[in-house]
Amino acid sequence: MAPVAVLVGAPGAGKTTIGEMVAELLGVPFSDTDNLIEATAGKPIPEIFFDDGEDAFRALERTTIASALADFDGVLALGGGAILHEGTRELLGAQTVVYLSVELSDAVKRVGLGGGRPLLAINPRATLKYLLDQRRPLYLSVATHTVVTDHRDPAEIAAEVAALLKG
Ligand SMILES: Nc1ncnc2c1ncn2[C@@H]1O[C@H](COP(=O)(O)OP(=O)(O)OP(=O)(O)O)[C@@H](O)[C@H]1O
Ligand SMILES: O=C(O)C1=C[C@@H](O)[C@@H](O)[C@H](O)C1
Ligand SMILES: [Mg+2]
Repeated sequence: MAPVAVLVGAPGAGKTTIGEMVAELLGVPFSDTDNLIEATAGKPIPEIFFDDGEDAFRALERTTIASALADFDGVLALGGGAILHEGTRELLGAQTVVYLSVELSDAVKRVGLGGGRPLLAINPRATLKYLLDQRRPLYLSVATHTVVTDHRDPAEIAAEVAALLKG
């Protein structure tokens, strides 16, 4: 078993929103590794960052993704920073990976004041600019498909992703 597709992209790209819609269009389950990590750790992501630090979070994220790639056959959304870990990028090598791209202006609007995202808790606009610049090449390096989300309605984006996966 392997996921029908793995969704990657920055915070606010719409991985969760679009992923749920794509799964419904394809009639398959949806899962989000942020939720799987919280279930495994027994605490919310901000608490994992606070108690254990980002490196520990990324290691837990990698093992969670490895299990999901082996066991789950629906649409799988990854956390926005999962691709920072080289081991996680390697795991994605054999997968269908859809990069939902978003640029700063739309990402800022969608993320607002950061809500529950520990890395965006302070100065979300500047932090998002840094994250986008740092991560863009990494998203592209794992992607088999790229779908632009700026100025587009979620239903339209989900339909494009579903068509790509069917085609
Ligand atoms: N194409 C879009 N147009 C307008 N709003 C959107 C679009 N996609 C997502 N949103 C909104 O942006 C917010 C963030 O979306 P979502 O949680 O799906 O992003 P994400 O990529 O899963 O982020 P994270 O990496 O933090 O989990 C939500 O409020 C969602 O409704
Ligand atoms: O962009 C990031 O580094 C993160 C995004 C979220 O999905 C969570 O995985 C966590 O808040 C870290
Ligand atoms: Mg999400």
